[in-house]
Amino acid sequence: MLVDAAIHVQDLRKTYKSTATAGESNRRGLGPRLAAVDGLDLTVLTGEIFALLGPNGAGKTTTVEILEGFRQRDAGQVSVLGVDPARPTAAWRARIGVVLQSTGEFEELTVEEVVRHFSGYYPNPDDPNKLIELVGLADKRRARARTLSGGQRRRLDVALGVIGRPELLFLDEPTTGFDPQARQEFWGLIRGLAETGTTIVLTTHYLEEAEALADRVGVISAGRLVAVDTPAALGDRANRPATVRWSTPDGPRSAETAEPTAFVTALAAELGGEIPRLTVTRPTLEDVYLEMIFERRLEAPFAERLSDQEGQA
Ligand SMILES: Nc1ncnc2c1ncn2[C@@H]1O[C@H](COP(=O)(O)OP(=O)(O)OP(=O)(O)O)[C@@H](O)[C@H]1O
Repeated sequence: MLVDAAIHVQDLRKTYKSTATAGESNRRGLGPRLAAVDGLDLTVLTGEIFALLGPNGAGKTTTVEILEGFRQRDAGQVSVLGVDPARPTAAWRARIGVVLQSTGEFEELTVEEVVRHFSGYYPNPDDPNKLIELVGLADKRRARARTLSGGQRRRLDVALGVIGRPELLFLDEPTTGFDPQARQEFWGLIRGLAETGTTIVLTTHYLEEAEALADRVGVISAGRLVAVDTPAALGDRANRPATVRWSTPDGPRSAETAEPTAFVTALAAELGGEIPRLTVTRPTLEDVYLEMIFERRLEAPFAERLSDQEGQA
């Protein structure tokens, strides 16, 4: 196992009872099963921010819940902070932070009361007052949880996820529903946590969030990790042809080129100076991600994930 790996996963597998067929044997837990995680390999290094991307139903939540010790796997090797999460101990749990979607359990308590309450669960908690300030809720300290806005609520969720000073933090779609400014602020908060040495695993559907935050991104498709790289290099993005666009009196023009500098220099010489409305772009993270997912869908249709084993859900 890698010494500096916070998470190491090999050939992880998890199936569920398939709802695609509704026969009697399936109602009894027999019959076809859906391979939600289908031979997944993953390494997350200590101290990095790792973003898991993938379409709906790809297996991200199942994987993350197995890593968190909330779900049992069928097969494969898993080590999280050196421990098998299938056999979690209280000491191990205290080293891990999970930012869950709000439970709505503490609606009548104030922000300060909720954070203090959660600090009691950990052997070496952070200072609640300091943390409330860090997540930007200082002026909401005495507000009841039910009165917080969606973004403020998410900040409280993060405070609860990190009050035990976790070495490893799991964030599930942390900024869903945020306005652009709140999202930027929240990213600052996450970067700040990473700077203190916390390893962070986040799942997100926002490609710009992965680009802004992640040291590396992993793409899950049909229960497997199909690509892992830095956001800048994913899908050989940095070496893809650039698209040059400009305007002419006859309308917009564009060209794809592997040598945009030479192309633009030649074009400027041809036009005798300034190139009207010039832009030069490379494929975005979203472009290469969508291409990757589309190709995978063609290669591995959904039906192939049904297996015929028997067993319980
Ligand atoms: N408890 C369950 N019982 C049966 N099937 C399940 C269960 N949980 C998940 N699945 C199925 O397993 C597959 C993977 O689901 P999972 O929630 O892991 O995907 P995901 O990548 O997190 O999706 P999303 O982006 O929509 O959250 C899906 O087809 C889902 O319907």
